[in-house]
Amino acid sequence: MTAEKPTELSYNPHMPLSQALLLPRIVIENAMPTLEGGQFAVKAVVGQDVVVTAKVFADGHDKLAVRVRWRAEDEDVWQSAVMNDLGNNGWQGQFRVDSQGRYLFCIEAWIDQFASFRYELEKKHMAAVPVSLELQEGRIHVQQAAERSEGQLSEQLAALHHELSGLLETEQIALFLHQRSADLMARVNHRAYLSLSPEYPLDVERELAQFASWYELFPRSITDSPARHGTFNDVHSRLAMIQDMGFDVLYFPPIHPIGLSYRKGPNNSLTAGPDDPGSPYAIGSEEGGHEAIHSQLGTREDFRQLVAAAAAHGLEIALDFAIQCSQDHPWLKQHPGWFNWRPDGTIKYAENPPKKYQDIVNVDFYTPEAIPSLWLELRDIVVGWVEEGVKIFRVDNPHTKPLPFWQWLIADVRALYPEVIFLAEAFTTPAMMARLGKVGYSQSYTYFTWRNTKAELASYFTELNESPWRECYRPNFFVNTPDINPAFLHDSGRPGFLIRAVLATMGSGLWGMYSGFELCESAPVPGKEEYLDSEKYEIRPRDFNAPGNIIAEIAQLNRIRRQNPALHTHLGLKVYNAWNDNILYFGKRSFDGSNFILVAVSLDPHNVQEANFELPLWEMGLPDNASTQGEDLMNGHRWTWHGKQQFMRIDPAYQPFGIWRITAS
Ligand SMILES: O=P(O)(O)O[C@H]1O[C@H](CO)[C@@H](O[C@H]2O[C@H](CO)[C@@H](O)[C@H](O)[C@H]2O)[C@H](O)[C@H]1O
Repeated sequence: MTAEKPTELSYNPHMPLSQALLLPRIVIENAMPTLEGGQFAVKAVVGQDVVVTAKVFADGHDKLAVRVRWRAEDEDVWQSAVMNDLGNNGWQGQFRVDSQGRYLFCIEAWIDQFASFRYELEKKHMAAVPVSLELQEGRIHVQQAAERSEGQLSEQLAALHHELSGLLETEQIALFLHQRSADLMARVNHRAYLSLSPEYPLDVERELAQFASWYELFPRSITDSPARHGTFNDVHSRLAMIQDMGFDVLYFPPIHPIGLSYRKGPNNSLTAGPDDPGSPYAIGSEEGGHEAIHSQLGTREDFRQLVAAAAAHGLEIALDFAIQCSQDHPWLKQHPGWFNWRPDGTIKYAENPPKKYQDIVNVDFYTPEAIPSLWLELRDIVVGWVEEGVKIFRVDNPHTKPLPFWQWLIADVRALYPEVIFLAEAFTTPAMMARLGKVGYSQSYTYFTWRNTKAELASYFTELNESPWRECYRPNFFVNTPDINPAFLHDSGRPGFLIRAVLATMGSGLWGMYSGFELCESAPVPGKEEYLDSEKYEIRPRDFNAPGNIIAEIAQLNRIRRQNPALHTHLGLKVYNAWNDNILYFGKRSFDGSNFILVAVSLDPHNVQEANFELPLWEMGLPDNASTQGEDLMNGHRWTWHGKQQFMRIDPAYQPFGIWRITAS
């Protein structure tokens, strides 16, 4: 197919006639999904139907033909599909992406002269207006089409023309309006006033980039005693339980050697005792840096065996990629030019205000020595772990590293390994968090952890669904992290943990928890959202069968997620009316409408709450008095709902939420 000029209707007060004549007659604007006019790729996953919409129009009343075209970037041939007229100049089409990697799509439109002719003919005929001249014009259309075509098509069109010429007027009208004529003429490659939109990029990732449940643990804590450093081999004992809870991703904080200089002690103290293991984020010692494995965790072979054993349990290992160094990292001696040294011979320690990281220093990406050797080294480190079977990276503080670096690194890694997924651990401004998505991050941490009230949650869920960033920002709702012991959980008891688990599992296709959450651990450093005796600085064995846990509920929530396509993304969520400020009630509907989940969560972990609420029958095209079937997805109970107005009562002592699947009767 020829690459005609894209539609450009930019305003130019001094445009000469010669230029105006080159402008496309048909306008194609507001194409979606796109980002910054195609500067960045929007995201999709393999198997997804990508729905494309645009406003397409031209002067006059002629009929337009509009199609969406797409191809994988490494293929030459475009495929195309019809876009349908939604009215008011809106058009919609869709196509399915079936492999990972970069795709391109665009929209093409032309004036369909034969369709316009048929439309006018039918109207005039219905109004009993004489149409002899129109019929003559129609025959000319067919004749010209035959002349423009070749082979069998040309012969068939010539035969049609011949047939028309021998018919009475009423018979001609019938034949022109017959689908046979329309189909034949549609095969003619005559596209009057063809306009093409720019080509828009689309990055297709595997489904785990959009739908996954993450479980985080510190391998060194998988031990029976704080005095014994846990190992990769110990982690094998946890795999079955993590699999049974329904997780897909098993994420480890850094597994590299830990520095001794400025090592932190318990509770973030600045002095460590001789047996304190230090923060795993203080990467690098005489043993090695980011490419090395902490010797107390095991050998490289142990790591490989763990990756394989995890895979056998349906789990993928995700590693932390934290670009920072302890003062003992080999790079300080091998590549001093990668760091900013102060006049006194020291390097400033890292910070994420107000947090101070006295045990680490940052590299500088733009020193003359760092370009390009540091960039290449970091890329090689990622690729090295990919070659060990790690295809998922949680990246520490990416917003404090240059965006061009990420744009390059992610594209470079994905060129060889399109299956690699990057999670951005960026708690910063929304624009920066979205930009990380634009430059290639598959998913991101969010503000979910700090959204607690009904108003906060409703507005946050809606924003994630409706902002222009929805095309690049996939939220991963972590309910806690080693850094975040949410205030809401400090005194909420077990119901509070269930509330947050339901909001996360039902709110987004991506959610995560850090171990201890299933045991309802919440002891804070007084007055802070930090865990007391944090595992970041100590070895913390746990009894994973401790009473009062919510393991069974987490397993059921993950089961519900897998079984219901509406829950495989954060998109498609709408908040509905429940008249009680302590109850958040929302629905999620799959794109094809076949799966509709309703979720009611009481945000009060201590008291019974009640509310009148509405079943969103209008979404299903049903009248207010329709009957529908409800199914409680936690216990399998089924019932019939009569009408739109309903009542709920939520007792946190039993279960602070309800998850229902609704179907038409
Ligand atoms: O800065 P964030 O809140 O995004 O947190 C992430 O990065 C921190 C620095 O890597 C990391 O902090 C932990 O490691 C530091 C270096 O060893 C140490 O000084 C901090 O006390 C410790 O919390 C944090 O865990 C990570 O999520």
